[in-house]
Amino acid sequence: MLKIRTYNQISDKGISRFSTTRYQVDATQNQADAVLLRSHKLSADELEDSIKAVARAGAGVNNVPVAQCTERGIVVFNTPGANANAVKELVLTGMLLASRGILPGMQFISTLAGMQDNGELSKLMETEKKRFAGNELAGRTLGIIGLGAIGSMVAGMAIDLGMTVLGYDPALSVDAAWRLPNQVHKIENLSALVANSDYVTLHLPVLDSTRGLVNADLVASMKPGLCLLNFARDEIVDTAAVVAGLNSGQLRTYVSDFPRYELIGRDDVILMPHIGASTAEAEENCAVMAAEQLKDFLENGNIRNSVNFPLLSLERVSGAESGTRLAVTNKNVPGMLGKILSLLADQNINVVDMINKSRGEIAYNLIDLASPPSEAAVSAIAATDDVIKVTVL
Ligand SMILES: NC(=O)C1=CN([C@@H]2O[C@H](COP(=O)(O)OP(=O)(O)OC[C@H]3O[C@@H](n4cnc5c(N)ncnc54)[C@H](O)[C@@H]3O)[C@@H](O)[C@H]2O)C=CC1
Ligand SMILES: O=C(O)CCC(=O)C(=O)O
Repeated sequence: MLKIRTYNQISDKGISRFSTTRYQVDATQNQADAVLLRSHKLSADELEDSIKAVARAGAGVNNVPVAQCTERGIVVFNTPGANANAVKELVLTGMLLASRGILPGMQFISTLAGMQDNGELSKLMETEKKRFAGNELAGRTLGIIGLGAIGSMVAGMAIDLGMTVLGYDPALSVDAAWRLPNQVHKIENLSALVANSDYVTLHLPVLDSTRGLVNADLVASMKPGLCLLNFARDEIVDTAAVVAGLNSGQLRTYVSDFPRYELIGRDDVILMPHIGASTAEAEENCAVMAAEQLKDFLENGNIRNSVNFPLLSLERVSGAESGTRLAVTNKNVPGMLGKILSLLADQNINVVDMINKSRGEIAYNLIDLASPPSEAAVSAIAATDDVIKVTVL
């Protein structure tokens, strides 16, 4: 039996991908083969030696100790794009709430509970509605910081709404560039993007290089009266700089999925309880994608959408030769493959297929063998200097 320990509420659509004859999946599993989670802040102490993979049903992996996982040969997966549409729709909601008198108008109406004359009520609406007028999004400029799965969808939506879109992403992948609508104006300089935008939305990961990206200097460069939307992560924004920007009028509104106590109760701040990905559809998409990736890894050693291991896949040989597969993780240093193969040759074990790829300091190999390796052969490989993990599949 393969064991998967879950944290958080993971959609049943994902959990049901694991057959009950082969997997035990729930929050109580100890000595598990893998961990499946959403936003639980995982500490390295929670990763027993049996763990081979951590799957994040979501995009951000800042709640996973990725560096320690890499050192220990634990593959970390995420589910890029699976919740992007949910976030995109909430960005639109945020822009509309920040631009029209929806929230104060609703609050005003709730003070009228008890009025019993609809004629009076209608008259009151017509005299008071001027207090809740706003502006349209069409014709305004949206600056997008981070043009990946979410940023590109937000860009397409804003273009459809008649907005001009400026985009900034110094790390844009080739795939992401292909997905981007060609009307997006690529801006190389962050200050220029914020100086020319009416709305700026953040869609980048929190990394050492992006922590505090929105700081006092960037707020000072913003077009006065700008609306900032943060559906990325709180650490990317310096809260004190935002408060100062709101107080000075440099910022008109701050919309955030990450409440901070300094921001609660302000009329110029709209806070949501980290619900960017909280739709039934996104939760299902993420859970299914995470489950499929985890299964393919635990059963075949294949890796899709990892943030610390290379993308790698090897078809299983069918029929009598289906044999045994070894998954070997080692430090990315010269001569490792030769050492592993010669240990197998010493045991008279024939290799029928193999693949090897590296990423940063890690190399990962799938080696299909014509006959099962002895325990001694597996132990000899595991004991080789710079080998990190060996799994027989
Ligand atoms: N509020 C919520 O519930 C959710 C929040 N998120 C957050 O949104 C982030 C983005 O998600 P996706 O678009 O799915 O990820 P993604 O990986 O598809 O896109 C991120 C983009 O940010 C870019 N980037 C990296 N460093 C940058 C920098 N210094 N300046 C500008 N761009 C930079 C990357 O090149 C990439 O194109 C996630 O990392 C997560 O923190 C994601 C999903 C739900
Ligand atoms: O699982 C969630 O609701 C968190 C979504 C999120 O922040 C992410 O995918 O990065």
